Amino acid sequence: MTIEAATGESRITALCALSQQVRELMDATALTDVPEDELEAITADVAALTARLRAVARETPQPFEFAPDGTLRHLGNAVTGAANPHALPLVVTSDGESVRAELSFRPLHEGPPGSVHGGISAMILDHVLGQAVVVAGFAGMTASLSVNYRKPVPYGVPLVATGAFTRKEGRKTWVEGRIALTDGTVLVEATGLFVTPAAWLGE
Ligand SMILES: CCCCC/C=C\C/C=C\C/C=C\C/C=C\CCCC(=O)SCCNC(=O)CCNC(=O)[C@H](O)C(C)(C)COP(=O)(O)OP(=O)(O)OC[C@H]1O[C@@H](n2cnc3c(N)ncnc32)[C@H](O)[C@@H]1OP(=O)(O)O
Repeated sequence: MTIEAATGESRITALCALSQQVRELMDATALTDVPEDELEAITADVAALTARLRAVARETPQPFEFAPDGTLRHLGNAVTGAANPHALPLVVTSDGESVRAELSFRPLHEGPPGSVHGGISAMILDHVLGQAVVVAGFAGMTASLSVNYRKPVPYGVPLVATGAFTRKEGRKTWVEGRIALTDGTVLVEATGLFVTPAAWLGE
């Protein structure tokens, strides 16, 4: 994987602003109760906007790159990418040992009525555990992810996701993590095995 330095920061800022507006469009779509003729008019407007965006398009989302401040970023990532409307986006921080992200799900993420889809929670934990692997000094692809759903995950409520290294054996790294309420009540727990592909090590 080649990681390049970013260029065109003001355009990136505009792209992130568009992505945030599209998130708000998706949220509004999931909750709207406007009448049918208004739905049809809005659909035509959105189709026109989609065509304008597709006028000049890339084949893959924004890449892994070095930001101007020297940090690595992946603006196209489905979980953390500020330029990907699918992303919350999750902001993951580290104290050098473990990782942590404050998050709040939205009605858009509903699975069972009134709570968050289990696959969405698993996606967040997959990413948080993956960053815990990186913070431990390794990198890998998720080989297996085991998720234990303790309590329904509410949306519209501040939550904390955490992840930490547990052990390492050859190219295999095990990590664990959870999503909890801010009072520490655990909602979802996960353990993950990440494997560094031999090719990444030049083997
Ligand atoms: C994507 C991360 C990029 C990292 C870049 C680095 C820095 C960037 C900085 C920040 C980014 C932040 C973090 C990243 C955040 C999130 C991560 C998200 C991760 C994903 O969302 S990623 C998508 C889903 N993921 C896949 O798409 C994987 C598809 N798959 C494969 O690509 C291969 O399948 C692979 C590579 C898993 C293994 O392939 P391989 O050829 O290396 O495996 P091999 O056979 O050599 O096995 C070696 C040893 O692992 C054991 N082993 C293998 N597979 C196992 C399994 N499934 N279960 C149990 N054990 C397993 C064997 O048993 C053997 O064990 P032993 O050595 O003891 O015999």
